[in-house]
Amino acid sequence: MMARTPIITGNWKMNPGDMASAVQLAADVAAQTKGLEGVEVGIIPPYPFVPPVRDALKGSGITVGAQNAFVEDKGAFTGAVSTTMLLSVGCEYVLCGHSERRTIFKEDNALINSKVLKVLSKNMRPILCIGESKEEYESGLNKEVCAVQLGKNLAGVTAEQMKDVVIAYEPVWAIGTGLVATPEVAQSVHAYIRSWLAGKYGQAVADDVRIQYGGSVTPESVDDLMACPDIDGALVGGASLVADKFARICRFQAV
Ligand SMILES: O=C(CO)COP(=O)(O)O
Repeated sequence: MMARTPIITGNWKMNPGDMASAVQLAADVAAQTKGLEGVEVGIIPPYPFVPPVRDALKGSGITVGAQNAFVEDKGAFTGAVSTTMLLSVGCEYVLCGHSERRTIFKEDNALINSKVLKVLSKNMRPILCIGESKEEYESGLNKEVCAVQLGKNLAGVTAEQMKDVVIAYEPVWAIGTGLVATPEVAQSVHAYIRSWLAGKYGQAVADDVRIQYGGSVTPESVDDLMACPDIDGALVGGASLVADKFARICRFQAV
């Protein structure tokens, strides 16, 4: 097994409110993570801010990604943005299946699967987000829900392609609520996800896939989460909008 390089990414969602603030935030994150080694750090801004954020990060080693993509390359698809366009402005990865896309924008598993395949076909990396709702969690269905999403969202993805896939386990009840999953709960689902991947792709492939945790990650919670053997990174929402919080998360101290 290769050592899995931790990956910390900030999903800015529909924030901050204007380009000047976005550029400032990116520059502050770059300054405050300077010299950090052994961790892949990424920022995922709203579409219009991708090029200026990319420029503000130049030389920092921090990569940029996109929050979504459409499955066609170009044409009459008002409001949509293609993977080709994202590639041309320097995006290295694309979030697929974020719970806000699933619930607010009604994206179903089949569409998310098409997006994963499309992103991979452009040699970009999908960060596939999965996770259960509060009701499903309370009914003890978290692993079953993840299994269904993995099966449907990874349909047609080969073992070879899995080296470019990052999975983000984001329990919906933990997103934006301050209710971070305990390290025990998160680790047990991450271990389950890896065993599911081993069942489909073999243990060697599963051992190399990075699995991020997302949902109310803060400087206070990150160290214990990152100390878990199957937690390989964090997908950070709210705390990624505050440069010193995000930088501290990137400088996690797993013991
Ligand atoms: O949805 C998330 C990241 O994609 C998590 O958001 P919060 O960190 O704000 O809970």
